[in-house]
Amino acid sequence: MNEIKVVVKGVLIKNNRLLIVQRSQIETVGAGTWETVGGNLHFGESFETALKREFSEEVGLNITVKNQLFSTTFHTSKTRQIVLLTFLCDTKEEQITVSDEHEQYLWATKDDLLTLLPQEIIEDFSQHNVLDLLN
Ligand SMILES: Nc1nc2c([nH]c(=O)n2[C@H]2C[C@H](O)[C@@H](COP(=O)(O)OP(=O)(O)OP(=O)(O)O)O2)c(=O)[nH]1
Repeated sequence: MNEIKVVVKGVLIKNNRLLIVQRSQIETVGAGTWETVGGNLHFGESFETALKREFSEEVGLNITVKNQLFSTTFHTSKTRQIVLLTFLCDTKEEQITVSDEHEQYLWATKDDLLTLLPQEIIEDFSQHNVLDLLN
């Protein structure tokens, strides 16, 4: 059965660094890869509600959701398509607690992002000027 999934992701920047998280080594898909915080839109949720919930679950942060930066769509298998929307986010909080879903977090510099992120995320970030938000 074909499946289409909506994913919301956040670009959270503090002190010129962008928050990324590394998928747990025991994940079945993409173990150990780095990504932005976020996940599945649940039925009935707004983008904002979903992203706030994901930040709270994944890194223990209360955030505010600002403007949308870009959207994209891709397949993770022949029958599974993702529609991914990325929003600029903000927080006043400092304390991060990663959930079991992730191994660790990093406040990444532009160089860190270019070294650690998968090519498809770097391409999306470059194409939509996300890296320009960092000096
Ligand atoms: N093309 C692209 N992919 C991205 C970006 N940011 C980002 O996290 N991804 C990837 C990493 C993940 O493989 C994928 C979906 O994220 P996800 O958190 O829903 O992961 P998942 O498929 O394991 O979801 P789940 O089964 O755990 O619910 O999106 C981006 O900006 N562009």
